[in-house]
Amino acid sequence: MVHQAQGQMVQEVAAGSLPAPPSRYVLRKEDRPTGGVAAPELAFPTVDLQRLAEPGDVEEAGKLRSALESWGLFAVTGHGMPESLLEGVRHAGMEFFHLPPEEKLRHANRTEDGEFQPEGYGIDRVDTDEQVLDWCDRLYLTVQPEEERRAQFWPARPPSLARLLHEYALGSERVARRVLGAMARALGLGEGFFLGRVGDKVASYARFTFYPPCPRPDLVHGLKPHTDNSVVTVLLLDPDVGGLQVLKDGRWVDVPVLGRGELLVVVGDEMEIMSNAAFRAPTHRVVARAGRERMTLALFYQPEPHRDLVPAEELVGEGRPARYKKLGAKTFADGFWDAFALGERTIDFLKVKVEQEPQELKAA
Ligand SMILES: O=C(O)CCC(=O)C(=O)O
Ligand SMILES: [Fe+2]
Repeated sequence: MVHQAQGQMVQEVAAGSLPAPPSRYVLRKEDRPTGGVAAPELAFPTVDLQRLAEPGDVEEAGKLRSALESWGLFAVTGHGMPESLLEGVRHAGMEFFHLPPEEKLRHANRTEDGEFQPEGYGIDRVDTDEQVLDWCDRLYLTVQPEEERRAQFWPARPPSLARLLHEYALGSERVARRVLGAMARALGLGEGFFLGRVGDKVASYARFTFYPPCPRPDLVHGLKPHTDNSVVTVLLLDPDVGGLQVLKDGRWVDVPVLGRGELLVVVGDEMEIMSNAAFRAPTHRVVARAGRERMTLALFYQPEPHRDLVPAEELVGEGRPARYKKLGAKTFADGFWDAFALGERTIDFLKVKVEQEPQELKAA
């Protein structure tokens, strides 16, 4: 049975102009967000994908390696998508969230019997009374394989949204593929190494997230701390309003508002497993904002569901034991939803880490 809180959109709560968020959204004192450190002083990494594609460009490859090692996410330029397309899909997404509730609920992430399922429009899954809810509404869609798109969840309004998302997804997939190629090269593996493990029929999911203005951003999470359920995620941020933070060396750091033509690439859990932790998925969260709404669009790339997730043999050896157990890509992807509702990492929730002997821990 669906939890009764599942039917309440944050946008409607926010429209009530309450002086403070209802208790369902209010975090325990120790979990409340504190101010992040501004990233510019730490030189936020940017990688030019066009330069990265040139095998001789050692400097750009070095930038990628250092971004992966010290941040786990980075801005990308040179991705070939026109700014007008990014602007267009962002605009269409925002228009969707501004439609009347009854229009959006045609694509609700609940069946007529009230059962929750992840695809469609609504809030994230609510399992218990204790779960503190995030200050955001979502629209979640299967994008690839194309034959698995479920038309009933794709908004009919604005009429341009479906076409723009399709077009944007084509460009975003090229970004993901180029990044996966470069990540393999960065480890001394062949360009096609991770792409081969993901398979030809990569799975991708789009998630539009809308953060309404919040009367007390200090009390809530826009989006709770998590790592992504992906090999890599391509994120189109809001060009005007920040809020994303990444946990870096134990501190929350603000991801800057990027240029209008830039995208953000985030390493996900599946890459952490496949690379045997050579690349780690960064923990990130979103801080809510007073007085400003914000919308982002994430595309999550996952391996074909029948594939195994396992540390690459090439990255396991003397002094570098396998850190993760083998499991099915579908089992892992499905486990994400259970873990996320509890605020846990899928890797921990599904007990994917190999217990290490004390001497191995010392060497690691
Ligand atoms: O909205 C953002 O800035 C981040 C969204 C995100 O991390 C996610 O959807 O996984
Ligand atoms: Fe994320």
